[in-house]
Amino acid sequence: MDTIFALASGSGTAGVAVYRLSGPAARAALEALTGRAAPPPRQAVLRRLRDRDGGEIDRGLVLWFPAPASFTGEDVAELHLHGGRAVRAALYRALQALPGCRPAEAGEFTRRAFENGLLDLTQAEGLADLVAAETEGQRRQALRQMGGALAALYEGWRAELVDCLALLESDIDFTDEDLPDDVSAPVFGRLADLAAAMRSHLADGHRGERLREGVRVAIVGPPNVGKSSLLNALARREVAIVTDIAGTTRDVLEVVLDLDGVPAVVADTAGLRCSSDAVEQEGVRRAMARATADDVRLLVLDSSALPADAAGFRELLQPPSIVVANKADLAALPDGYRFGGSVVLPLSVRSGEGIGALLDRLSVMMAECAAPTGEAGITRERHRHAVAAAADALDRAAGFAGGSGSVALELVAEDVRLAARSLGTITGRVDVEEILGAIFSRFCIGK
Ligand SMILES: Nc1nc2c(ncn2[C@@H]2O[C@H](COP(=O)(O)OP(=O)(O)OP(=O)(O)O)[C@@H](O)[C@H]2O)c(=O)[nH]1
Ligand SMILES: [K+]
Ligand SMILES: [Mg+2]
Repeated sequence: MDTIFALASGSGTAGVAVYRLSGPAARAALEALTGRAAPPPRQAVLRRLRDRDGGEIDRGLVLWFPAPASFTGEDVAELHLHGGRAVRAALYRALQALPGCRPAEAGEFTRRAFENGLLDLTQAEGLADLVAAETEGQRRQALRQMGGALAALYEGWRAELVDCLALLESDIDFTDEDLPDDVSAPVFGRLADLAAAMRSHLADGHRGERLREGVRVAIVGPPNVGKSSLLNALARREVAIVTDIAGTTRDVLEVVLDLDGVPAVVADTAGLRCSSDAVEQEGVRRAMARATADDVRLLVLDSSALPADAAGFRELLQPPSIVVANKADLAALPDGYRFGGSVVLPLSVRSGEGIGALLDRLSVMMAECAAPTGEAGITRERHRHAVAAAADALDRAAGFAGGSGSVALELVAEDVRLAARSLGTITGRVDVEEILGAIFSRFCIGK
């Protein structure tokens, strides 16, 4: 087993940079660098670090975490040196010259922690999410997952399935002796309860995934109504080009907003109209694609040029959607004005009127789409896929449960086994070698 090392803190110029070494040669490496015995476990001590030729690298705090009480479960050393590229380069040169030491690959520390049983795959993913979290909601969700909330849920279900399986198997052994039904019947009830729990866990409106990835909001509407102006106002910077020429925007432009802890990926799109310009046609095609695919539609109209009716706006009004009438500084909305059945918010990007009300409305919508529920929720397609596969297997098992004799019971047992296996792939309790690379390679180096 190699001993791996990496910068664990952010790269670039900083007061302090933290380096981590993990593996069987960590202690020897620490002692070679400092020229002294490793300090007592988990105590920071000041040491001078030198390379093989005695050249000083830097002076800093070093810590020693003997296995198994470390992040990876292996021998780990931590070096707190001065931040900066030259220090890092000198340290890496010295470490690479030591036997058995090499730079870590992305996610390798966490992978070793997983392989040593210190965390399961959902906790490892939670850790990656916490490092990447940009909003309060994301941070809380990641912390909960890292704390093992999802692992506990899935492992609990899996344990229940394994228990049912044991009962079914004992029943299979006795079927020929005509003992069965009394043992199997309660098992079928438990399996049905589990399948129902999985279905309700799946019917979460994709909240966790949305919170992790951002709720997608498409700003759409006719040309020249002020869509790009609105994007710039929301972003508080000049992201999009604004002119008085209809058809200015062609490409889809995105900004990420933090709306009460939920990230919103807000996209400005081309004004929708028939055009003979091939570039604009492509822009309109992309705008419609976003209007259809995104989580929320923000339809912008022009108060001074309201459409005669909402016919032709059906796709843009698909709920959840918000309708605003911009340029309120030019024309007031008729009393009680509604568009396609929707309440219309008056807005003026120019004067700022209505921006606050729009942000409030968006925040409410974000909370409906993605705010954390306080329960352990699915945060990745990987989880969703496996839970759905488990629920499908249990539904199949329920179909066989009506049959009689050992053959039917064997079919039930096989599906229960598949369901348990599927849940096991989420936490990594069953053999998942093929998915490990995909999961850990997305980590940053030093994690
Ligand atoms: N009076 C007034 N003019 C506005 C307001 N918002 C935007 N405008 C003007 O409306 C014109 C069009 O603005 P854009 O933001 O480019 O409109 P758009 O919907 O992105 O236009 P396309 O990308 O061409 O579809 C510009 O001249 C803006 O300055 C507003 O609240 N009041
Ligand atoms: K324009
Ligand atoms: Mg525009």
